[in-house]
Amino acid sequence: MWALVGRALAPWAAGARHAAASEPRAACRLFSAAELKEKPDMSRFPVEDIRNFSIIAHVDHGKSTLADRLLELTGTIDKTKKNKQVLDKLQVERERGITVKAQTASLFYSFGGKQYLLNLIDTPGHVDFSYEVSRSLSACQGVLLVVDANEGIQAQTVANFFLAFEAQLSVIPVINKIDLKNADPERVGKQIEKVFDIPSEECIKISAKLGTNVDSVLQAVIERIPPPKVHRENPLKALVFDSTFDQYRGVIANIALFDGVVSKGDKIVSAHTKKAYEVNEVGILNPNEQPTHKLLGFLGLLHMEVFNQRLEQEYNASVILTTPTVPYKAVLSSAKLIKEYKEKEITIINPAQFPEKSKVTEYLEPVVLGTVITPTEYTGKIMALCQARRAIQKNMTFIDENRVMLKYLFPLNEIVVDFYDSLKSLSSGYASFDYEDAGYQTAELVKMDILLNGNMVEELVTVVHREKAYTVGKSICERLKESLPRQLYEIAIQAAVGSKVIARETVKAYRKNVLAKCYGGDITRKMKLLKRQSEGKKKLRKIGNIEIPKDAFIKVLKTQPNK
Ligand SMILES: Nc1nc2c(ncn2[C@@H]2O[C@H](COP(=O)(O)OP(=O)(O)OP(=O)(O)O)[C@@H](O)[C@H]2O)c(=O)[nH]1
Repeated sequence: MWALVGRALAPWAAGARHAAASEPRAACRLFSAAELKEKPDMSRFPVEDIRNFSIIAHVDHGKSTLADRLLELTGTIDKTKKNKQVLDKLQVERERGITVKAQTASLFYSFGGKQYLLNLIDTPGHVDFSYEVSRSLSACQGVLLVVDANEGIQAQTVANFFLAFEAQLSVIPVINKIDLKNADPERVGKQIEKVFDIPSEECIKISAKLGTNVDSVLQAVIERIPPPKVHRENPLKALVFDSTFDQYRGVIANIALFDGVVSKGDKIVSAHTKKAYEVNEVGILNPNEQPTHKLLGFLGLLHMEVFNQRLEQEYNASVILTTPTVPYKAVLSSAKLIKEYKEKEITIINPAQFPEKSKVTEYLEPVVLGTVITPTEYTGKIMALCQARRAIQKNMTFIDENRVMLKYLFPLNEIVVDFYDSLKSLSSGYASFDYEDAGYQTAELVKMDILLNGNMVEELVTVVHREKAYTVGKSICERLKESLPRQLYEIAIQAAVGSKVIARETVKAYRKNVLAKCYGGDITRKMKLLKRQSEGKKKLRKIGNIEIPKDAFIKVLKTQPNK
């Protein structure tokens, strides 16, 4: 699939001046970095001197710090400016110190008397953003697999390695943070050999923070990763691996070119939508272009909060969040419904449309194969947590004398909200987690409504396993009670399955008089207080005559105890 809309910025260096199939172009001369930066005519850059690679790692193992060092070493950014995590461009990323969205940059590097173009994609490390990683990999021929010299292999190291391995990419293991007091690069090298079957001598040991041995990483990229296979003489074929919308400039697509060339003024067609577009501009990311803005449904609490924060910060939008849900399926028995949906098996994305039991032969829920890596001392507690989440143990492997890797089959709805947070808290932050799709299984599911004085709260409609309906319902009612400010009326909070109420809490009536402390006197102070109160009201959601602060929903979701 490829698509460029309006303005297209091609970050990869295989592009040239004419888009359609034209005469073969010879790769002829080398350019100085300054010359290339001024006017990069990529049609003349030899394909064999290009490397497309990504950095993958478990969260916090140092991808962004390594990316910064690579940008500095290649002169892409100025060392003296103390640039920190240049690829972490989004405000929310800098605030939270994590990478949320994959960013790209093109680096020019001289090695062995030749100039190379190294296209780097930074990737997020948090478990909630693994989809971003696979997207990035589709544009690469190789990866740097960064592993912390103290923490060693973690769940996402394993998951990311297999993504790269299945995509048949060259994997360069990099052991980072060798400057740490507790670093044990030898032990981590042995883990890499045991789990990934890569000889430990192939590991490059670095300190991204201090810059130690980082130049060996660039050399390994050139020597161990193959150049892309691009046939410039063929008709244009490119993969859009990321895109963004700029209100002044239109759509900016990040593309990996597989065949042909693309340049300003070309008419191009999306193979997916069959729509035609004109290319307004072509460029590379060296490193600054627009940060990217597209996100993939929530994959966890952090994902949800970050998304919310991005919409508010970048788009000034006000958002109402609903309970995260997973795509359930129902096999219909009702002839009327089958006629309506035109199929027997339907996927339910919105819990409000969950068909009732009498119209269904069976319900199916998505399951995932989860990997947990933990120091052995937490194994018992983690097994109990997994069992409480209806998980079935599949495997248990000791990756060295202190660490164990557990594999479980989980119902997706049991891990999507707060499993990761629970795992982190009961292992003092040491256990790591990742998961992959494993199809569907039959499940006893029910739809649960949350009512406020008899009115349904759409945001909190949820589908739960029958066994857990009471615990989940009770917990949501209790949390909602804590998050709702008292109001003029008494509020009955109820959880109901069908017409049956299974849990209830009550918020007592209360009237807040903001002027209570203003005895007579200062009218401007009174006005200020009333204004502040009315601004506060804008952040409220009204259900019936009850006003709910929007962040109450996030609080309810965040504090659900073990379901
Ligand atoms: N001591 C030491 N600390 C490092 C090194 N490399 C990175 N760090 C620190 O480790 C933390 C995480 O580094 P990042 O580069 O943000 O990690 P990341 O893998 O990009 O994390 P995400 O963006 O969340 O995926 C930061 O506090 C870095 O300063 C290193 O070589 N030595």
